[in-house]
Amino acid sequence: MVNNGCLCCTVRGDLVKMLLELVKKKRDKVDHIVIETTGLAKPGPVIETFCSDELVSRSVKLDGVVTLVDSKHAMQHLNEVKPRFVVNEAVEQIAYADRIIINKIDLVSEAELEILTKRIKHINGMALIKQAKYGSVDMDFLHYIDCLYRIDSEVEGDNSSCATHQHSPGHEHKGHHHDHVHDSAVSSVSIVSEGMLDLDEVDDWLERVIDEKGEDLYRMKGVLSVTGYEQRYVFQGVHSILDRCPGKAWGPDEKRINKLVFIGKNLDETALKKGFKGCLV
Ligand SMILES: Nc1nc2c(ncn2[C@@H]2O[C@H](COP(=O)(O)OP(=O)(O)OP(=O)(O)O)[C@@H](O)[C@H]2O)c(=O)[nH]1
Repeated sequence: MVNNGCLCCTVRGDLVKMLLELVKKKRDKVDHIVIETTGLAKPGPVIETFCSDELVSRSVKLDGVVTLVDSKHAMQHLNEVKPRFVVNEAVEQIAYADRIIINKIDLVSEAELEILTKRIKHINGMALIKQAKYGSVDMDFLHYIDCLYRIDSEVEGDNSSCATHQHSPGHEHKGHHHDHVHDSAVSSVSIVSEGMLDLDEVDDWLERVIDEKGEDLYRMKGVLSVTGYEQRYVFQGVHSILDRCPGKAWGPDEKRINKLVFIGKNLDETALKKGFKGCLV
């Protein structure tokens, strides 16, 4: 238990200490470490710990982020309107996830479940989703997620069903002004496209995206087909942290398809797609 069980940015130091202690004392006895946060935790700082702390990133690797959704009460929390600059934790926890378990499905109707699933996919078009009763899911769904180096097939080319409804903070609604942020501004943009990319252009573009949108960019991931490379080029990022490396080689008969997902606040889909196109050879 880390400081009253609350695991957020203020106790990140404790998390680092605990992880390093585990590694030191039980290195050969531990396969996985499961970190369960409280319902109000911010996932960003926890994820960043694995990328930004040098000692931690040398010893342990983040496999993935799993979010358990209470289908009976989730909508109510997702719809909560927060004061300006206060994030909606429920929205954030869905946005950062690699796997989402929609639990307690016995307590809602098919129609409610469908609406909730749609809402979740709108926020996060990257995560794999499973429905459950009493949290019962196959362990394979939760193990070896390998979130840094894999992008899952859920990424679809046409995300028109996720048409973004975005407002700027403190926006106007038909003549009245209100001082809050709709977290429907959190959404995902996915790009699935054939074509070879120029590596220098890709690197420049991603740096630019981070410079301009880093704070609002919760997660991004991509598997790219780059000219001159037999291997996939894989990138993943959390806010302004960006990790890039070569991935698995493309098969001889495999279609080299680029897949990218950006999840964040007030994303400009048109600009992201234009930026990507600018990297095509
Ligand atoms: N009907 C139904 N009840 C469930 C299901 N999953 C959990 N529960 C019940 O819901 C109650 C609260 O459990 P959870 O919502 O899982 O509690 P929690 O928020 O994870 O609890 P903490 O982690 O201790 O904070 C318990 O009585 C569970 O038995 C489900 O799929 N269906």
